[in-house]
Amino acid sequence: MHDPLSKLQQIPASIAALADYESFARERMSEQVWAYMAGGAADELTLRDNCAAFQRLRLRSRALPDLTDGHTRLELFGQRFEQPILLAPVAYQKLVHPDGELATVLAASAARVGMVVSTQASVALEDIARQAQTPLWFQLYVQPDRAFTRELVQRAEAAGYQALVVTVDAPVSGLRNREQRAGFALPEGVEAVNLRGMRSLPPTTARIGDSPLFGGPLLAVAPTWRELAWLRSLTCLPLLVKGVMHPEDARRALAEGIDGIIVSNHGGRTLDTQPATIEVLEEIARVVEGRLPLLLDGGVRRGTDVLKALALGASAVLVGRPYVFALATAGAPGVCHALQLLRAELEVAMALTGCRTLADIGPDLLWRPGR
Ligand SMILES: Cc1cc2nc3c(=O)[nH]c(=O)nc-3n(C[C@H](O)[C@H](O)[C@H](O)COP(=O)(O)O)c2cc1C
Ligand SMILES: CC(C)CC(=O)C(=O)O
Repeated sequence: MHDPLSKLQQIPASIAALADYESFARERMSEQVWAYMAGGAADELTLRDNCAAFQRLRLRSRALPDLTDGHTRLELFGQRFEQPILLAPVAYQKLVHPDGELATVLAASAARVGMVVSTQASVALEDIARQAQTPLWFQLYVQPDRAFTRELVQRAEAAGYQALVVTVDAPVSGLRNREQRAGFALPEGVEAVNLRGMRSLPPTTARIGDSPLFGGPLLAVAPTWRELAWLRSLTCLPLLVKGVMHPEDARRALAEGIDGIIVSNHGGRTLDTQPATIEVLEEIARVVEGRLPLLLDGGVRRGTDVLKALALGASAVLVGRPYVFALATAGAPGVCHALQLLRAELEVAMALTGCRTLADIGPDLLWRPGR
């Protein structure tokens, strides 16, 4: 029988690296969806910098290392991972594949990679959890309706999610000029199903001459550190903050009893002209001093990028767009393949820099001119 998904599920033979998925994905998406998935905020300087900054860093190889019994295993919050790579939360995956997040979790399970599920997933968080055979973390956008937010946390706990990742870098949406120009809007059939039934915010009734943001209803309900303390009291799950770019925010997270920090600029989708995440990592790692897991996302495209992030103080990294492009191109097998590519690249990079395990990775791997 003809399988309508068979075309989607074939991995093109020419794909040798994550970036190769991009052009195939683009062919399979409308201009609008491409603008949403691939785009960033404003002039997309940060979007581009996230990748460019990794490319600027140089590694130093080591000769004749003994790599017997090497591996890439690690433990985070008592959970075991085969590799220091997780899937970042990405909303609305049904935009690129009919099974959306269900295909992704299948791939994450096959590749034994942790997955962070977005509040704004297009599949119910419980349905994703039922398919999972890998650690799942739930990404939380604190909603204006706090009672609904509490229920979301309770639903995630009940469904077996093993950590709560609170996104702290988007109290207001970034300026998505590329999306605006393309006229992106969610098509029928794709929605934030986890938010069904929530009371919605009263629409802004700004008149010409009024302040577009300040004094309006949106900021009055935007989350602050107070909500973090509230969430801390609400759940026993490990609590991570995602979107830290300033060392003072890392200090505050430590003081608030947060369990993990994700250095992220939201893949360049919130405030444009921020530095690349890899450029601020070292400064934040100096504040954290290894007291809690420090993760990073933004621009990770190669195993050497994973290695560089770990060398500068990350415990693990997350990838966003690359797996969405693989999902669009070849469904669950594509995502699994992309994860295998990244892991293989990491292992090669570790071997060539003389690292038997993740514990061997340190700042000495990086070549710095003049040192
Ligand atoms: C299409 C898209 C949707 C995203 N949705 C979310 C989301 O729902 N919640 C969130 O915290 N981050 C979201 N992000 C940000 C990612 O979690 C991550 O920070 C970013 O994609 C990492 O950069 P990379 O795409 O260069 O790997 C989204 C990113 C993209 C590209
Ligand atoms: C629905 C959006 C708020 C999801 C998101 O974080 C993004 O598109 O970057």
